[in-house]
Amino acid sequence: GSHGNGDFPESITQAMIDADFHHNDRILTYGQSPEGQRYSTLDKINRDNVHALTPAWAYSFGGEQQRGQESQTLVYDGVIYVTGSYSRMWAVDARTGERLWQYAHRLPDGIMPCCDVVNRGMALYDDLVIFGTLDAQLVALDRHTGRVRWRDRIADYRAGYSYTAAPMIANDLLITGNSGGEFGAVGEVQARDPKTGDIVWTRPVVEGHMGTLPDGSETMTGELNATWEGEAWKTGGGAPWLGGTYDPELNLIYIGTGNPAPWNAHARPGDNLYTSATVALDADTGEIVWYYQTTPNDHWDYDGVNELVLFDYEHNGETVKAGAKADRNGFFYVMNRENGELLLAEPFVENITWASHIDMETGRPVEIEGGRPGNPADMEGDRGEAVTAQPAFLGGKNWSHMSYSQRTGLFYIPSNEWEMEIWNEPVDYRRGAAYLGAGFTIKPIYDDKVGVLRALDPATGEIVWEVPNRSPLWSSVLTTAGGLVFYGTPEGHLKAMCDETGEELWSFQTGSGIVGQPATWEMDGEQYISVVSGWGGAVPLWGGEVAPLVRHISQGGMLWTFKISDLAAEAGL
Ligand SMILES: O=C(O)c1cc(C(=O)O)c2c(n1)C(=O)C(=O)c1cc(C(=O)O)[nH]c1-2
Ligand SMILES: [Ca+2]
Repeated sequence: GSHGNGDFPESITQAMIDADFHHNDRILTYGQSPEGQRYSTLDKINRDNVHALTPAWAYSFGGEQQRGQESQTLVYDGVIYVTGSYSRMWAVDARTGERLWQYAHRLPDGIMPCCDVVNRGMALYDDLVIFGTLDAQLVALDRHTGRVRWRDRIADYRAGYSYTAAPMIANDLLITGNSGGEFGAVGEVQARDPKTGDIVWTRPVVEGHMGTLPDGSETMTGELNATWEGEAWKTGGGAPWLGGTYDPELNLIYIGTGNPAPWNAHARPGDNLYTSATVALDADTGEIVWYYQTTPNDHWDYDGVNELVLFDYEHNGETVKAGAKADRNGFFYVMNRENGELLLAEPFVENITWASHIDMETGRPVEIEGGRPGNPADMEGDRGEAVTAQPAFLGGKNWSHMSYSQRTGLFYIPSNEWEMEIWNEPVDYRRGAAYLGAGFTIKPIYDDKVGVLRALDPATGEIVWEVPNRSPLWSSVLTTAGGLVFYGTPEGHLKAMCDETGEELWSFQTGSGIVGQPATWEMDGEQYISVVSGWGGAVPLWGGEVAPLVRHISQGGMLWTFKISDLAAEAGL
């Protein structure tokens, strides 16, 4: 049956995906547009009436499996699509909250996700809804019935590969990365025909590996042993585990690449391209058009997967097609998205111990002496000299996405202030085993805060306002033309703040920690906000001395949907 009002064509096209930002009655893309701004022009919910925001309904994922719920909803034709922990997906009636269908992937024993059994979302294309699973498979379902239409393997989970990201549709291709950087998995971007799952091109993002072009021929990524010594590139990490953004006009796909493996950088001298970087890929061929490496020879698991948010940037009197990235390493970068030229690099956290600044001429970080953990080979016993480093390896910002408001011109960053003790140990690669060569403990710096929501001006890098949070922020941010900034907290609150001042205007307790992603759309003349609640992700597993701060938080698995209450609407508020 149809849930729409007749305005919705049957199949979803690339043109509709590219224009997602301009249609408020749907959410077809992860990030609310291919540019990933997480900004909506909707203003029916605004600073004047947000106090009357009320649950319209809530849907429980149910089952015995809970853990981290990191998904962003998609909405089309009166149906909400959402994924959950343990590789599950649901279609829910957007008006009533009733389930239309569900899909639970049968996971083998022995999957190896590093950082909880999470999933961040799906892609819509044609009459399909497509997502990736923790055993590194892709599943395409008929979006009307939930029946499997095709399935394919991204990589072998027994070698430590997994998949947690939302796939992306670009250039009529299904674009995926992979996870597994903590296991020596090799990062690769793959492009498929979304209707069949057939591979069109592949592009490993670690130098020395071979990728395939659409005509079936192969080319090498980079130049063998240019920035890696010996054989380390073979198990070199660089997993693009967060997906990307897309500029349809330039036909470029932007993807962040993860940490090099192992964490112990003494085992892999050189810059280790293209790990801990942003790469721009030609969407026709997958070839790397440009790259910008934020952390050369990454020694701190700063990873580099953070999203490049595409926006128009006023620079030296010109409007530049730019992209911005708040990297786990603590720096906020603005770059020209046509060629990767660096335009701004400023810290967005309070204290960075590994680099003093970014050299604007070379684009390279200027490292602080003594910032790297010592070499175990220099010590008796197994342990190299430890260093205390800021940010901690979970980052100045982890995967949860920032938002760019076209209304204020500011970025809103879910950041964290924490430090770590980190040291290196000798390490050998073993297929399917953790490949770190490092020991570490994350520690809080302040008694009263780890998380800080920050509004940052990309013209100067200045922080315009900030709001602290007791525990680490792990939810994405959404901004709207209603002058609002939405984000969630591990303490369970979905909050709406004033985008100019950071004043809290509304808050709702969802019953479990929020590590999900608020999203908004319009239906039957009303604006809706949805978010999943369900505590988990990397913090409880890897948080060291910060984990006790969040130990009391209840697990969950609930899709909440809000609108302005009927009473308030009737009263004309
Ligand atoms: O290198 C990788 O392959 C990889 C994958 C993932 C993942 O897929 O979730 C995370 C990380 N690294 C990681 O370093 C990290 O901090 C992290 C946090 C989370 C999460 O969902 O909370 N995932 C991941
Ligand atoms: Ca990692």
